[in-house]
Amino acid sequence: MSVNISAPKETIPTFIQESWKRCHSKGLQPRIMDKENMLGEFELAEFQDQYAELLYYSSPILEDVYSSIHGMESILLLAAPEGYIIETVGDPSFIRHANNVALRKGANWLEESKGTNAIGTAIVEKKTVLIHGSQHFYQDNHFLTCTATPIYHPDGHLLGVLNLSSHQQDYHPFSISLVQRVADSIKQALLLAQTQKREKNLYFIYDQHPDPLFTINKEGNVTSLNIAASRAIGSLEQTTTGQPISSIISGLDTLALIKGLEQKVAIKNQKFTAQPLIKDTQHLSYVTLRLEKLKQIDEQTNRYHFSDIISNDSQMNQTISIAKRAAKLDISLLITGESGTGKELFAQSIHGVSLRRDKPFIAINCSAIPENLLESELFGYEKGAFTGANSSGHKGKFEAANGGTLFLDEIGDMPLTAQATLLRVLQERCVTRVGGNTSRPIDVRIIAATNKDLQKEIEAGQFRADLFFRLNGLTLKLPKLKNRTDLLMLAEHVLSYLPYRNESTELTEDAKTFIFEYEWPGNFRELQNVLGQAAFLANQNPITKALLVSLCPVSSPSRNVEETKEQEPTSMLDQEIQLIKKALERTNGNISNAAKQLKIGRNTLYRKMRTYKIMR
Ligand SMILES: Nc1ncnc2c1ncn2[C@@H]1O[C@H](COP(=O)(O)OP(=O)(O)OP(=O)(O)O)[C@@H](O)[C@H]1O
Repeated sequence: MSVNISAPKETIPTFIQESWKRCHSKGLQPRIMDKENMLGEFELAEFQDQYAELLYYSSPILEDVYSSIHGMESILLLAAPEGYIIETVGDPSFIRHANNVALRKGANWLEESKGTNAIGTAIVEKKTVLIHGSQHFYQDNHFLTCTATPIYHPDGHLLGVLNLSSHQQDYHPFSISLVQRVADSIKQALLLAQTQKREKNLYFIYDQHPDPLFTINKEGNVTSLNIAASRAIGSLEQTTTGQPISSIISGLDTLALIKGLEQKVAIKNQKFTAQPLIKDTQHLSYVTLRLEKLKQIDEQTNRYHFSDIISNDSQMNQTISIAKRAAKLDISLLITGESGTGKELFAQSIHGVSLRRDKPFIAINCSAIPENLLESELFGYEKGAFTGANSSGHKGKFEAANGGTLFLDEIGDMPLTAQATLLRVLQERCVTRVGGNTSRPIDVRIIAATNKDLQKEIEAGQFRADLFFRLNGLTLKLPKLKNRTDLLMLAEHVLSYLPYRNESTELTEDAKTFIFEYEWPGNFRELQNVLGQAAFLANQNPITKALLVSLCPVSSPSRNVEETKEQEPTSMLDQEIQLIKKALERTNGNISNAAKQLKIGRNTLYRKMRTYKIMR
């Protein structure tokens, strides 16, 4: 950084002369410091709120520096870009002198208010300045020697100004490098925090995105990919980064993509639309590309195989071996189990080894389709069957699955009218499109799944008993994750497949205990999600129980016990501190989310954290 310095007693440097001229032109008079531009207590608090993030990261640095210069009769000041002093640390005896000239919190030290001075002149000059003794415009300030440096964000905006002041006879040449170094540390701390926050947010959006995402550089080589992309191409990030995208996605025209054009591509026989999602428009240094699976139902293929089912649990192993045997028989199957226990995984695996494995596997989630559209989705419709219908008609899932397997997920949520039609189709082995009268023969194996107790639904009149018997050639019951004896092995397995895992990504003992104790209402899917986030947030450190607790959305008995053990707050202040700590714990230190939960502004939260010395 360039510096405007004048060794004391030298002739008056030009930048000081320029500053004096500015002061004169604004009508300031050296003997009369009449502009007391000072914030009131309340205004100062508001101002500090506005710069809470700057204060949060600079306060510990200032305290630290002060501990090594204390006793040197000086004061360190941090001013906001508007020139108001928002933080001070210094020797009490010098602070008293500084107070006499309003060198204290709340005072404005722009040149307009205080004439030529280090803070104000550094803002004008945009560089480090040293203003010594009588170089100050106002006579009252001649006893001071001050060095100030502006702190700039890389995007060019001014973050604040750091200033060191002492008696002019105590001037020391080290003040310039000291101020610059401290300012640099503050800038680095702020930028690091902002980058981490941005990366964390970006990462979550990126990695948790359900569609495959690849980021490529302008040479067309992969720089990163998300979990869905890893799964789609069947290889890990480490082996893919650096490779040309065109060698991974056949048919992809990289140049067209960079220009923003969509195109159809294929990976392992699956067809996708490739679209540029985000790009660095300024430098064209990267493009993030999203692959959206083509929706045509007859192009769906099954993805999972029995080898994808991880198990070391005797009940699960038994179910797997029954499923393998049942796969060869062409009977209907009913798979029951809570959400996320692997019902679809089983259905696809069964299809993959069945006699129908070369034919389509078509899945439909009966609860995800509006009641009035379910029949047309399943059985198709003729042209003009209803308002909004495709003018050329549409074949339904049954026809699309012809020869193969139709997976009816969440069958327990199927409306009774659709149940009646489904039963008829299964009995007659023919399907008639909605609005049509031609009956088309179909040959489909049905695998149905539900997380409901169908017996109870039958008793409640919500499910047809005759349909239940049709579907239930054999029932496969999948255990809840919590009841599985191989939970820890599953957790290790999930961790081992994370693309950003390293050797330190391991579970602490209390994290393992937590995994055993937690309910896992979302079963395997929740385990994958929680561990995926935990491994990332642990940032190459072991995964602790506290981290897992903060990521599990549902309270578990183990956590409730712990919460009740916590000490009751005894004062309003304690209560506030506890609320803040809990919000930070729940949000894993995310200031925006914690502030939202607490219904206060981010800056207020920063200020409170600083006041109560609460770490993120
Ligand atoms: N034993 C297992 N081994 C490996 N992966 C599993 C296992 N069980 C479940 N999964 C994974 O968990 C996720 C959820 O599985 P799946 O979709 O088959 O569950 P589901 O019971 O059909 O859920 P839902 O009822 O919510 O549709 C998938 O990513 C699947 O690969």
